[in-house]
Amino acid sequence: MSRGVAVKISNFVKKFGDTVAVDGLNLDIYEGEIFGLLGPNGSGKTTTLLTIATVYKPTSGDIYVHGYSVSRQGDIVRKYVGIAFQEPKALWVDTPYELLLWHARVVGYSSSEARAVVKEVMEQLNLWEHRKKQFYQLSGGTRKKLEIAKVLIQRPKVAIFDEPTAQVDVLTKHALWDIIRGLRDEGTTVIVATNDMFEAERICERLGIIYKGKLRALGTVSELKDMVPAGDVIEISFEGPEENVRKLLSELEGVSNYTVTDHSLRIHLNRGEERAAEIVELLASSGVKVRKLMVHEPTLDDVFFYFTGARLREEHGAT
Ligand SMILES: Nc1ncnc2c1ncn2[C@@H]1O[C@H](COP(=O)(O)OP(=O)(O)OP(=O)(O)O)[C@@H](O)[C@H]1O
Repeated sequence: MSRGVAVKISNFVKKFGDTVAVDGLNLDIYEGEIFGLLGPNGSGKTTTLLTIATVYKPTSGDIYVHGYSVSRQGDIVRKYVGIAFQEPKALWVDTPYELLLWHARVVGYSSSEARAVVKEVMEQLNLWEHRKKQFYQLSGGTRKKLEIAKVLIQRPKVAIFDEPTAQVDVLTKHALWDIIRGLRDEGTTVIVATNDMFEAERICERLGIIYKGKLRALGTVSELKDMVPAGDVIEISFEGPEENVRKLLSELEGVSNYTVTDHSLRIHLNRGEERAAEIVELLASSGVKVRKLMVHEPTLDDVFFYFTGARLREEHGAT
């Protein structure tokens, strides 16, 4: 079944003076998926998201949200898009309740509806107890939740989250991921920017790997992992003659590299989990008994390294 395109990014370039933040991005994001933009600091994620949300205009190229151009039809695009910013902003004296009430009115609720939806969302995010505090008294994680609350109040067709769980504790991370999945289950298209490979792996159905303003790879997590040649590693401890193991592996198809030392075997190949049983059987038939076996698939950091030559974990000129 073909899915509709919710956001079409077409030859999108964004420059800030001499800095090319995004350099010719082409990408379709489908209706009702959770799409992740994965890249380190400074790779162009926020610039892309802010342009989808009409905060910036493209330098060239365009982005279409449900067919409407961000360059020429910003007023319509804004009806479709809601964004949880990376850096929550408010006046220091604002209280979370006032902030969200104001937001609810801006996105079209009557004042009584606004009070009801704000209370409901604040309770859902465990923010109700903080409702009377002032913004400067809130922790980083609570401020992030306020940004997410804005999106939950708005219920846009396209929901954008810029590093939604940075600065958030592990329990809250899981709760926020559930909330993001819940939005998707209701039919919302979700776009998440992250440099956290665990987050990308846990919630994103498809990922675009972005680095230095360019899209380097696109696919589901398992498709991306499969693109890394011989990315899996099988480690085996065994009993039996090492020369039999060497002979067998030298004849085995699809093995790019292996080492045998001290009755331990390490094999680099693709689809390690699928091939492990076959290898154990072959070893048994040549008189080698497997005592322990482990299969590691590549991490998203390995995938990122394969496509960019850089590691996700390193800083790359933070903004
Ligand atoms: N308003 C701006 N003015 C000038 N340069 C900018 C501006 N916004 C972003 N840049 C530059 O554009 C590039 C991409 O930045 P962007 O914030 O989009 O990356 P990012 O992947 O979201 O990283 P981060 O996670 O640090 O926000 C960086 O080199 C950054 O310094």
